[in-house]
Amino acid sequence: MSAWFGDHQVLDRVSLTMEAGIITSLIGPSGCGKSTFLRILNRMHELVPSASLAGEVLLDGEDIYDPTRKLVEARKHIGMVFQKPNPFPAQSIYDNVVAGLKLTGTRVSREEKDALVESCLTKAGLWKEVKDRLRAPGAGLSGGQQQRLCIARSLAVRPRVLLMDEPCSALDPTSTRVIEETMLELAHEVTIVIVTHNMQQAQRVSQQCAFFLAAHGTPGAIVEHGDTDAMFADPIDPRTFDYVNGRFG
Ligand SMILES: Nc1ncnc2c1ncn2[C@@H]1O[C@H](COP(=O)(O)OP(=O)(O)OP(=O)(O)O)[C@@H](O)[C@H]1O
Repeated sequence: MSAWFGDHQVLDRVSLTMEAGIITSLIGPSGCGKSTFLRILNRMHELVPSASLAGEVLLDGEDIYDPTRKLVEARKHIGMVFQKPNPFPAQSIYDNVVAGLKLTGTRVSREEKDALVESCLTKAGLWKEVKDRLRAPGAGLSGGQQQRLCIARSLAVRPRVLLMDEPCSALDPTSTRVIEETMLELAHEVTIVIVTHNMQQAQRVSQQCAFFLAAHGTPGAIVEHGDTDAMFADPIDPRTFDYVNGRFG
């Protein structure tokens, strides 16, 4: 993928395979294009009026940018969780979880909805805490609970991929730990790609890792990618070594 905002190129021929059933983390200093890359993966980049891109995003061999494919299809298969939890504040916890069904035109019975709400909240590690107040507004939850509600909302449309853009950066260490446990449990059924500035988090949760860098005045590119343990213990590129050891960024 290459990407631009107007005539400012922010990614240059970035190519990465994010394997099914595992967690891949994207690391690198601020401004190197990690979030842009993530947004390209579920067609959010094109929402910015000046944005353009070149390349392909293949999900099981099919390009999500194929003009014959609908935008809503890509979003359904590839969910996203953002830095700041963004539940619909006035909607109930229950309605937040099923909000995506309407958007994707999925019709389900009341019983199916109830079962879906329970299973998604359980997978997101929130069911026990909210099962007795499903009709209370989403805004009444703590930040960490709201983030897990957003994960449950993403799961309700049964995505194959879940993109997470610094999902714990607004959370305390306890909530962060709960989200990380949730991610590790979910990874068996949904492929997860996470952008994180937290090197310990990248090591704790991800099996694969990609290091992005935008050298002075040049667009972002991947310096090195591969097995997370190897990249932290014995990186090939000296710039990766410096970054993972906190020498810059
Ligand atoms: N909406 C936008 N309009 C114009 N330029 C943008 C826009 N969003 C991002 N950029 C630019 O694209 C480049 C990459 O930004 P991006 O947010 O992808 O980096 P990042 O690695 O995710 O940074 P951070 O770690 O700080 O979130 C930066 O130079 C940024 O200023």
